[in-house]
Amino acid sequence: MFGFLKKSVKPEPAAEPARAAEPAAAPAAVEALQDTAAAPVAKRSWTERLKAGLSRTRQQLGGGLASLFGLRKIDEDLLEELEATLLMADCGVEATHHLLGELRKRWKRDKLETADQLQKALAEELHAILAPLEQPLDVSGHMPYIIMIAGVNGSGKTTSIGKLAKYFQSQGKSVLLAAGDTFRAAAREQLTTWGERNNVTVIAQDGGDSAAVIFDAINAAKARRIDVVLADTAGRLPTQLHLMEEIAKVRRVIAKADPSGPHEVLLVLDANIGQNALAQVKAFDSAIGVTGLVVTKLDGTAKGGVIAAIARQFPRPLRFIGVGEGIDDLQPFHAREFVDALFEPLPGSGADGAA
Ligand SMILES: Nc1nc2c(ncn2[C@@H]2O[C@H](COP(=O)(O)OP(=O)(O)OP(=O)(O)O)[C@@H](O)[C@H]2O)c(=O)[nH]1
Repeated sequence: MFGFLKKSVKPEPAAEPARAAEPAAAPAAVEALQDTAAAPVAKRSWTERLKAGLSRTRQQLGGGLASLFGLRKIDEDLLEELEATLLMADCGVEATHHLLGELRKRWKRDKLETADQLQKALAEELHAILAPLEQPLDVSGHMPYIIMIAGVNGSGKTTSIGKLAKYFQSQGKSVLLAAGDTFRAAAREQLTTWGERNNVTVIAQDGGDSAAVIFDAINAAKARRIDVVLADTAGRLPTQLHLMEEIAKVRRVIAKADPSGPHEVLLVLDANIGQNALAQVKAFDSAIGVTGLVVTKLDGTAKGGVIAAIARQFPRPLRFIGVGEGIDDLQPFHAREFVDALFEPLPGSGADGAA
């Protein structure tokens, strides 16, 4: 009876370490951003990459019910197994209880009978939770539109900046990068190298403090009539209070350079960290006022449910999600697309679509 659950607890291959960006890894990160176009495999669409990237979470959440239970009747055992599955996928206690509560109501009200039907209802309820997070970033209101990027070490800030620069360029916007991670020399080099290769201006300084670099970058962007400034900051843990104070200062200095800014404070979260993401959102929010989230590395985890936990417990607009290291692997979050990628039948599974 608990075969599904056993499958859920089967140890995953070791999760990628949270701090993957040691100095030696930085050039590789630049290469990763560069090499997508030259990759030997045929270029897949975003939907295909999203599905492939979410495959672990999908096995956990989506593939399970329909393929393993099929026409099994809904009963309390099944709901208990579903509860465990949602918790394992890091939906968190609050979102899990909410989802279970809604599913119980629908079980009775809509006279659901089989696990397949329950899975469809789950997809709908998950969509209802996630839809409010879908608030694409509109950078048209200010010039320059100043985006401050924050997060813990190795969450994917610097590489996300490269991807975002490409994304905004593809929308016809000019972009300037502020190498505000003055702590890790390799991060500055990573951005500078990337900027040179892609014709994007990077404002960097040897040494100096983060606030000063970003202040200069904003003034340079104003002088050059740049549309978007992406300001990198050094990684830090919420427990490093002096560093949290330092990033609060960076924010204040941005407001000195442009009283209307920063226009967006993006927190980059590594999806592998699961429920820790909530603590990070809270801590960074109280230090710098988080206005949007980027969730990276959804491809490396079975814990994509953390987005549901965030949506229920600490909702912030989820601007972008990342499912790989390639330059196009970071895209705006669309709740429907995300849920479809989790629940649509795997090719050849013969299971019904659920969303
Ligand atoms: N698989 C995968 N890897 C990613 C994704 N986003 C970023 N990475 C990788 O994560 C590693 C760390 O990324 P960085 O951008 O250097 O992280 P950072 O937050 O700037 O790191 P610090 O400067 O140390 O704070 C790099 O190897 C990236 O290629 C993603 O969506 N999927």
